[in-house]
Amino acid sequence: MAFMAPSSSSRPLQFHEHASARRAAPALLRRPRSRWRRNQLVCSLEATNRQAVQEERPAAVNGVAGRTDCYGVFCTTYDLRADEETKAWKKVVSVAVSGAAGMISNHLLFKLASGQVFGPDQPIALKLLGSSQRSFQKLEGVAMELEDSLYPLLREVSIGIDPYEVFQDVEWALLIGAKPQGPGMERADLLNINGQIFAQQGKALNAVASRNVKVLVVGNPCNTNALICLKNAPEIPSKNFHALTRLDENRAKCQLALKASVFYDKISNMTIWGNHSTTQVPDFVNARIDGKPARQVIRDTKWLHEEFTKTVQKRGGELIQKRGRSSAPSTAVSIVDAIRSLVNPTPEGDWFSSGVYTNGNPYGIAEDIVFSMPCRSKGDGDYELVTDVTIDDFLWERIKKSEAELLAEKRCVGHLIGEGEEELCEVTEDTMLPGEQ
Ligand SMILES: NC(=O)C1=CN([C@@H]2O[C@H](COP(=O)(O)OP(=O)(O)OC[C@H]3O[C@@H](n4cnc5c(N)ncnc54)[C@H](OP(=O)(O)O)[C@@H]3O)[C@@H](O)[C@H]2O)C=CC1
Ligand SMILES: O=C([O-])CC(=O)C(=O)O
Repeated sequence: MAFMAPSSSSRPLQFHEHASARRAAPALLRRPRSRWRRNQLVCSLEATNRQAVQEERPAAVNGVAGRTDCYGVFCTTYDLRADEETKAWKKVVSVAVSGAAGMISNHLLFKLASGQVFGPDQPIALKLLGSSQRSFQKLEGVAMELEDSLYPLLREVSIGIDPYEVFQDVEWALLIGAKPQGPGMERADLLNINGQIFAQQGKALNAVASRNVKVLVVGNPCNTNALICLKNAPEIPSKNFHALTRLDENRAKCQLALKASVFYDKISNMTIWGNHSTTQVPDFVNARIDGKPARQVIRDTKWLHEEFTKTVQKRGGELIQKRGRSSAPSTAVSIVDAIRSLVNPTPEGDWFSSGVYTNGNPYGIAEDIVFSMPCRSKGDGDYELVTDVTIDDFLWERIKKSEAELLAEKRCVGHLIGEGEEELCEVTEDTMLPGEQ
């Protein structure tokens, strides 16, 4: 049954606390909740709304149809007299966000709800995933802030800690939640702990998400987490999985703009190759400044080879040293950019970077890993790899190093992707997040 989008002044929002979240410390893997119950809730809202329209008065029903699982304004419906206006609106897009009580989400959720990401005529349902009973209260706080923001496009907010419930039918999954690398924690431990999260979430997406769900992995180490996720979701096209390297692209653009004394919007064709780590390769060979090859504008080859590359690779770490925590607002902005690049056509001649599955890549990069490469999109959520790029010896040597690093990470998580044992893990010293130094 379709959900009728109401007008901006009358929002029958739903706020579901997934029932499982109220029970004490539930097992994370649980049978998916039946769709019937959700449909029943939607139906009851629609029935109430129709009645309100007929009687030409605000319905303002609290605890719709005896529901006990809604919260504040999300339980309340108002009249739908401006129903006509909403006929032009699109079908609600359903977006899951994990780590929804974390710092990045703190910025991102409000951009999503405001229409900045999917557009001003695109209603949205947000499904917020936390990791434990403890974080559930924080998610309630997040939902309260969303509620107080009165976003006309925000149609539904659900919170829960079971990915099999939260991911039900989602069309986008923004996987941000991950454990930070604690003091004394080995890289292999981080890969294992976070890898387990992404294996479980991959399985859940496979079981209950839309068959064409687009997945953006942000939680680190994001390339390998994305690989784990896609390997655990065999029924979803591998091409639909991305690891976020857009923050690195934005950082690289900023550095070129500073050096060339131009505004950022003059920088185009910026590729980040490889891993979201200190082996990533920001590509000044193909980048353009005001339409010209970057090397024609910036003649300082030593700067390009040494300083530019190192600055971008280590930008995250420098920021952590100064701020005392990893980038959150700029990461949220880069997530917005990454999604917008997939739902809007790429400007003619330009491209964007994303960590994507390497099978069938035209560059000779090892298959079966997630590697940042240049992409173009028609705006349909899909992308194609760009073929007209030059890879010189400088780039290739570094691309191979990042590739070797990702292959080593992959060996560490063999047990999570059905390919071997954990003991094979031998990560190199180079394997560091941008935030580690
Ligand atoms: N790719 C990139 O460019 C960047 C990636 N990152 C990475 O993004 C991740 C998040 O960063 P940030 O928001 O600052 O971190 P925070 O520590 O602020 O938030 C992380 C959130 O994840 C939650 N979480 C942990 N495990 C799970 C799980 N299994 N399912 C759902 N939620 C979970 C935590 O909640 P709880 O209280 O429940 O544990 C917490 O709210 C980190 O891995 C970071 O390294 C950061 C910057 C850039
Ligand atoms: O290491 C981190 O969590 C931060 C990070 O990825 C970045 O700033 O690029």
